[in-house]
Amino acid sequence: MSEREREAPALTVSTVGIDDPGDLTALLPPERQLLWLRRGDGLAGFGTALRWDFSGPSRMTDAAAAWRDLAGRALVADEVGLPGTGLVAFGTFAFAARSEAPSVLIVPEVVIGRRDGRAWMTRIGATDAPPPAPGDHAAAGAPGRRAVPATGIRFEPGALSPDAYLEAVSHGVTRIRAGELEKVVLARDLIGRLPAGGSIGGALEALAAGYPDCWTFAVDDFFGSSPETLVKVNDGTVSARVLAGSGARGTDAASDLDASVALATSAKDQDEHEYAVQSVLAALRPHSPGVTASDVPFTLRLPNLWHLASDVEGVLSDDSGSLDLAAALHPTAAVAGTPTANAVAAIEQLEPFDRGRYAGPVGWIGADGDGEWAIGLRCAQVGADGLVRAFAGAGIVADSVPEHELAETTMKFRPIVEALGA
Ligand SMILES: C=C(O[C@@H]1C=C(C(=O)O)C=C[C@H]1O)C(=O)O
Repeated sequence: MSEREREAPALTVSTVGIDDPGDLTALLPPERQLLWLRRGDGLAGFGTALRWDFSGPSRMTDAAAAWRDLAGRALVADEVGLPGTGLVAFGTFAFAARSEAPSVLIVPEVVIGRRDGRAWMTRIGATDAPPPAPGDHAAAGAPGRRAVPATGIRFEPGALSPDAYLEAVSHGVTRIRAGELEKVVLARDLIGRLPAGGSIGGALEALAAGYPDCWTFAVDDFFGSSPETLVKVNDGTVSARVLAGSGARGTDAASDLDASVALATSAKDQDEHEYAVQSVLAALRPHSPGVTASDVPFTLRLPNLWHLASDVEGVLSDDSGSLDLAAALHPTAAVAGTPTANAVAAIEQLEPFDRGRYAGPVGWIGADGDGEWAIGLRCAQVGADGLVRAFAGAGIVADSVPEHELAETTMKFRPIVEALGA
């Protein structure tokens, strides 16, 4: 047993049904928000019953093992029995093994959840500590050091300026044409600053309202609205939504339709997409031999972009949990490239910054290992000093045009820039 497991208390957990709590984002405390939300359903967490930090190449498998142990010792009374009821942890994991950003699992003291018209409250505590009283959830986050709504924030280039990004993409294309790799996803960063006492609460509400089909998330001050499901495990089944290939929205109905048709028929985007789908299928096959993706990708319409998308589904043949599968899948070709090792090495050389949790798994896990994990995209990290760093990238292949890729990153920054800038 590791030191961490020896130290972990046995948790008592109780879930009861409650009346519909309304908009989950409106319940969140002004800081340390824990949120996982799509189309109004999801989980909001309050307070911290337990927080574990992980790092290095085994950060996800370490977390999966520690979680199994903790969940196995928890005393759970769950009257509702839906995905997300009972014991849950929120998690966010760094993209790179060498990242300085901590990867974390956080078990809240209180969870308010809603799914398919049913709502619940879960209370979680150490067996030797009194459980938080019902109704405490709104105050369970540390009270309001960050109560000022963060609005009007202006972003400026971070470690990689737009010009430097163009150059990095050109280098990427040169390497691909030289046969070093087939695809590399290159990102750039923007930085802004929260006002003193600034809270991202309003930005979370704006993201959830503006991007209802995306996973709006917040874990350990890493937040955003991701359209891409890395992996979902529910009752012996596994699913994922792979995105790769992007295009601008049109300015009217006709040009918007043209844009979607152009994306759906673009050989460059089809190739890029196929790399990403194949990498997901290959990673899942050992755990789900019959896993399949639809034959033809569909176009997914978001307010800021069109994406080529494929849904992947399978039945699990082993007892892998969602975090085990996130570990097996990460990093996919959608956010690293192909072949993976060459792409990760190229990213280290061409991006002069630590991605932190950007492009890493973010989501939640339940006691039985079921859970939902998105890829941390369209996102930003708030630092202790109030510095906000947003990230966006694009998949580079042999015939990528640097200016187009730069424009694509600008569109991918829109959710964050607009949510904090309004
Ligand atoms: C890398 C990002 O997005 C990824 C890259 C895409 C692309 O290159 O077309 C599309 C969706 C995501 O898989 C990002 O949003 O930062």
